[in-house]
Amino acid sequence: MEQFVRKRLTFLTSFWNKLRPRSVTESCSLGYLGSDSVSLNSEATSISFIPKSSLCIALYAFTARSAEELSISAGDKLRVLREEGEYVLARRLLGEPATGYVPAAYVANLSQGTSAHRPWYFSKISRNEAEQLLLSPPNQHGSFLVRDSESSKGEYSLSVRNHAKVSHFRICKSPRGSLYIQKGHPFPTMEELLAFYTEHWKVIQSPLLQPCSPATPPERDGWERPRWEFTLRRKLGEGYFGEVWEGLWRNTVPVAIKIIKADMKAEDFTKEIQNLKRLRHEKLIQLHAVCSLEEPVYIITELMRKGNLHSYLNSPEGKSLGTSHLLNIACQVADGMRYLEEKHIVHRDLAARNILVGEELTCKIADFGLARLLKDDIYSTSSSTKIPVKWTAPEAANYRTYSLKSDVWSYGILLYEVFTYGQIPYEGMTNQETVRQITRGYRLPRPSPCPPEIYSIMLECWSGNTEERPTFLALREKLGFIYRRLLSSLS
Ligand SMILES: Nc1ncnc2c1ncn2[C@@H]1O[C@H](COP(=O)(O)OP(=O)(O)OP(=O)(O)O)[C@@H](O)[C@H]1O
Repeated sequence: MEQFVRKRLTFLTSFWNKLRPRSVTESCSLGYLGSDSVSLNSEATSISFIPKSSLCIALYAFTARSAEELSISAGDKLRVLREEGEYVLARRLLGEPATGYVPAAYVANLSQGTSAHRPWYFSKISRNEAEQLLLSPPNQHGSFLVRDSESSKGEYSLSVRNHAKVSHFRICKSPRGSLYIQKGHPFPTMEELLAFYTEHWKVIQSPLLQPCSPATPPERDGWERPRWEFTLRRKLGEGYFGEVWEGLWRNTVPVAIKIIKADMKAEDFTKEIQNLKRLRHEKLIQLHAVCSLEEPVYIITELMRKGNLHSYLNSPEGKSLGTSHLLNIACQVADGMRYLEEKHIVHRDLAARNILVGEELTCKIADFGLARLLKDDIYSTSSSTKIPVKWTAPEAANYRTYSLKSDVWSYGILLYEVFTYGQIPYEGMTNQETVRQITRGYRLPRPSPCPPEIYSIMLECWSGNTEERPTFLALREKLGFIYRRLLSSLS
């Protein structure tokens, strides 16, 4: 019988050890270890260099859901390498060596001891929460927990899953401190009470087979990385959300780090993060990682060494570009925008300042802070977000109705910026004046280095009738054709 209980009901080992101590080495083994466990004693000799505080024991089994996670069995000994929110990065100490993330609630520090011996004790959960937990996977028939009674302070309740329902039993405390479910049948400790009802489960018509597993936190976000992996080297610029720095990931990979200002509203910059997470195209700036568990939040993207297109066009290197280079830039941006068009995403802030330039004139679209998924081809907003009026289509500036066609208008202005090497559009005009003139039919004049063919594309983008504006797909094709023709005429 003792062997049976020791082997099958491992959660009661500490109780059995108290009742019938084993040999010295065995008595050092941890309460909640199965028969295949190794004593801490024998481990201490081989891994004594491991600081005790980072040694943990798995309280429950956990099955990895991604390559980043680590599958563990209850009783596994682990070394916790670091904590990351609801997860810990842990290395298994015995068996096949492996490292990965496991939910923090699934492990207990060995130096704290007690929770490792009482994995069935869930102190602060309500009756409803206990039911929900016991009825959800990985819990099954026979899972049980002991919780603090909601109605009688200082007393407990035993909740047991019996197939598809949960039964609750009040565990009362006598004035002398003993515990009982049935009057006249007291036990000095909870362990002894549980051992009795485990063996005589028919009395409560509910078998106690295994302690309840806690809820599994949502799958770890693969983008989240610890802050210490990043070092800041040089400030590159500053925007609405905060400073942007050139930095290094793990002292090797160059990255750009946007440090979100402390007074920023989370809902504003999380939109940018969400947009970056779901968008992937070679002409869109690529998100590498985020550090969002503590402030300041870091958004880490690929580093574009030549900064934003507006400044680049104004630099000596930018000023030396010829028409074919300018056309090449226009084609790259149209290609990135074609991808957003395909995904029904409106950028809302397309401008040269939001295009980043890398080596060999690589251009990528950035700044997805205002980007939105279009539900009915039009995104309407009443929010008073500062509008970049000179880049904004009249229907968006006047009525806040954004669509891919309003992005096409902005693209026309971006073409103007490119072919003027970064001139401010409508120079000398105020925002108000610009809107007034546009409404009356005024359009920017053709910049002198701009071929008439390109200027007529600009005018199409600025059509007052949104339907008459081209799509990004058409723009990419038209500009690509002109670019290829120009290249072949030069060769
Ligand atoms: N990935 C990057 N690589 C290189 N430089 C960058 C990168 N991201 C941003 N920068 C530089 O930092 C500047 C500030 O960027 P940020 O995106 O914060 O603001 P912005 O687009 O200029 O303005 P806002 O956030 O107000 O729209 C950019 O203009 C650019 O020069």
